[in-house]
Amino acid sequence: MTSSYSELRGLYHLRETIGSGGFAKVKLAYHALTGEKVAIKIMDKKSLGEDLPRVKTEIEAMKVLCHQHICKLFQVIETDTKFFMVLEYCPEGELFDYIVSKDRLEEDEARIFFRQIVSAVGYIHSQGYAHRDLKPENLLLDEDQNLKLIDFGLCAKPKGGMENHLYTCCGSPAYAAPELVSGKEYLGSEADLWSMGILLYALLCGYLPFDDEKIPQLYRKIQSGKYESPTWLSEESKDLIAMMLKVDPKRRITVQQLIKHPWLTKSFNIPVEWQSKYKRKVLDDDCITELAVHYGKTKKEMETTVSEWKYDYLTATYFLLFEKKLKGRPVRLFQKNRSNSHEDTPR
Ligand SMILES: Cn1cc(Br)cc1C(=O)Nc1[nH]nc2c1CN(C(=O)N[C@H](CN1CCCC1)c1ccccc1)C21CC1
Repeated sequence: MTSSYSELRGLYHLRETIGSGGFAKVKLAYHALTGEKVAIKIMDKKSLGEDLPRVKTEIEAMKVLCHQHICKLFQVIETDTKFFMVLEYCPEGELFDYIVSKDRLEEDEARIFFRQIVSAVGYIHSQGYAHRDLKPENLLLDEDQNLKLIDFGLCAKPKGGMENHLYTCCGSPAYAAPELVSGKEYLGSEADLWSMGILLYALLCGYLPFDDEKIPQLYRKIQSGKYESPTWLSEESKDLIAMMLKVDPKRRITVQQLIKHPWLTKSFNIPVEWQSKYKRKVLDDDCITELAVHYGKTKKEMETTVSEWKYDYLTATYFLLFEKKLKGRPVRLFQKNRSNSHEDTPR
């Protein structure tokens, strides 16, 4: 029985639940005006309890972070009992399941994915954030097999910039940096680099470098920094992993050095770019025109309203119309009172 949320009626057509975690569930839905698929993350405030601030952290971070390898936030709806986050739908699921299905990835495929991860993390750090929960379960595949980073509930924006230390021990143990599991103060960027080293190892090997069902033993292995390198790893990949899994965070490779490492540039011959391909300052003229016609406003009025980026239904409609354009679909909204089974007749 699909529970009907009155806040979404007429705006989104809800479909099945595609994910459920502790205090949240994710449902597939269709955005009514564009017909585009979205994923709506629904969180109940009561069951969130003391985790409520994490949701606010995630919402604020995802409003700022706009990048081709970060799952896009389209709209936020808050009621007195619930949060709804309308997010980009990734139809191919988690990278975790993809690795498991292939046992482990060949270097060429791992390189394509890892360059996208480095691009997303380099961008996040450039915006003053650290993700702090990087793992294959938090990387989704879109319909073009591109990666999208999700779950910013544990991310941090250190006050006064990325040079300031963090203290909260968080994230998934197997991906957590030694300084983090030792309870020392740490830099978010250095901890993210370690997690990316674990991620690269998981991509190339299909299992984790440090693993133990007992947490204290797992922590000791992480702090020792000793792990096996299977025979199939190339010298360059072993070298890169070793530079990312340095126990001493000051000796660990930085993201600036990482984007130029030979293993990453091999066959691409260009460093990883982490600049965002989205320009929020520049509004797309076709989308603004279609919105202005639909809402009976002038283009100028429409540009002014869209530029407020309120993450309301208009923000979602603009972003989704733009996504339609990027996918080569008609930049058209469904008319309110006409059946849309056929393509819209040109006005
Ligand atoms: C699993 N799956 C299989 C197919 Br096919 C599509 C999907 C799928 O989930 N697609 C998808 N698109 N967009 C999203 C998702 C899942 N998803 C998620 O945000 N998924 C996360 C998954 N986390 C990873 C570790 C713990 C939970 C989630 C968070 C809270 C509750 C449930 C799920 C979003 C909204 C961003």
